[in-house]
Amino acid sequence: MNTPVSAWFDCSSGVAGDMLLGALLDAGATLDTVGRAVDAVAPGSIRVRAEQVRRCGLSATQVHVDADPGPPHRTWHAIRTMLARAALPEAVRERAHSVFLRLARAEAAAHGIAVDDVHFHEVGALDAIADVVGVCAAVHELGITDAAATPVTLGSGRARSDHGRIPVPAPAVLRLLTGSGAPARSGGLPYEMATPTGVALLLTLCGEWGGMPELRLVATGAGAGTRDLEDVPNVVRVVLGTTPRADAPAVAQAVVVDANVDDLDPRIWPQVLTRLLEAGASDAWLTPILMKKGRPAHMLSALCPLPVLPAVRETITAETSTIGTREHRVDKHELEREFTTVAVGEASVRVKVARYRRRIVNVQPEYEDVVAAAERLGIPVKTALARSIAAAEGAAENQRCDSCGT
Ligand SMILES: O=C([S-])c1cc(C(=O)S)c[n+]([C@@H]2O[C@H](COP(=O)(O)O)[C@@H](O)[C@H]2O)c1
Ligand code: NI
Repeated sequence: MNTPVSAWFDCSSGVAGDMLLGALLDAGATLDTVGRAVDAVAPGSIRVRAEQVRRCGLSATQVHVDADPGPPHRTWHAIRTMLARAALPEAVRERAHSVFLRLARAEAAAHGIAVDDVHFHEVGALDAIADVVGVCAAVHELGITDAAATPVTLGSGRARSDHGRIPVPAPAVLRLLTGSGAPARSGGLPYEMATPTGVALLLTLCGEWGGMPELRLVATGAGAGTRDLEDVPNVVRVVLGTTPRADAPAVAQAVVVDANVDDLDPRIWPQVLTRLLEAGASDAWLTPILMKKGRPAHMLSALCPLPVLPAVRETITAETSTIGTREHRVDKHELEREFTTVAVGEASVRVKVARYRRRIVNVQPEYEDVVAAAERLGIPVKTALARSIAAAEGAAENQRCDSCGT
């Protein structure tokens, strides 16, 4: 595993999805990686370009997205499906999913509808998919494991949208920020400085808010917004660096969030675990415990990367009856892993391949794909599983590792 990299975003001039993507490209992420990830989600429909521009005399990268005309609306379900089907590194898929889930929840709250009834308009268009997936791919490529940001400048006035000339801060932006712990301010300028997509990305990536933390700088970049304002450079800046601690061990920092619960209807637990995974937790589980007064209860635990900690806290608070959590930082030793797909008869099965020191040590077909293959082929699940493992082991030996090239 490479040295973990910390990022700090300067959003004192606002934030938008394309500005974040521009900043990460300016700091060293490649258009090739971004383009491939975006193409995996919406094949053949989006092209991402980068242009070097000036904002108030400062050099910055502006991102342009050329997208084929798509359907005017995309449901949250449609976007979820596009992400689920895409051949993406798992971390990129999970993070992009969390961003869109946040947007869906904010839209649902702003319009007073159920999350599953949300139809994205501007934010579901292909350029927003490019921004979200592009940023998540760039973060992955740069090896960013944790991020912080300044308070977000929101702007004021009115902005054009499918709902007419909506007030700034946009309703979805206010919903996104509510309860997130992220500080925000108007900043006084009469423009929309922070868009829903930009804020959703920032909240998903960042676990800390404030001035630049102590870092050994390795790169910096600036991403341009569309307008060139008179007094303020309309850019998001990113600073990448390592911390003294991160330089030493080849491990990732993560947090385990625990809560003891004795009064939740037990039928709800499976949904709680699902929601935590959707929020970006890498794992979520229950341990049966005996609590005070001899009450049978459960300890809920969620393991999560630092950037998704606020979303995980929020999910535990919203979905369970707990009135508090315990959190402890842990070192996470993670094997390199990637997905490949094997054919089992007419069906396709995704397979997770894990390596230790570049040697394949585990090959595991995705169980849901195995069940789907069994149904499609009309064979027992145990037979589909055996055939998937055999196909996967055969393929694994010939497979190239995407991340290390061996
Ligand atoms: O598309 C919808 S439903 C939409 C909702 C809202 C709400 O606040 S509700 C706001 N907007 C505006 O559309 C653009 C999209 O910006 P992104 O960068 O997030 O794609 C922006 O001006 C929003 O304020 C759209
Ligand atoms: Ni809306």
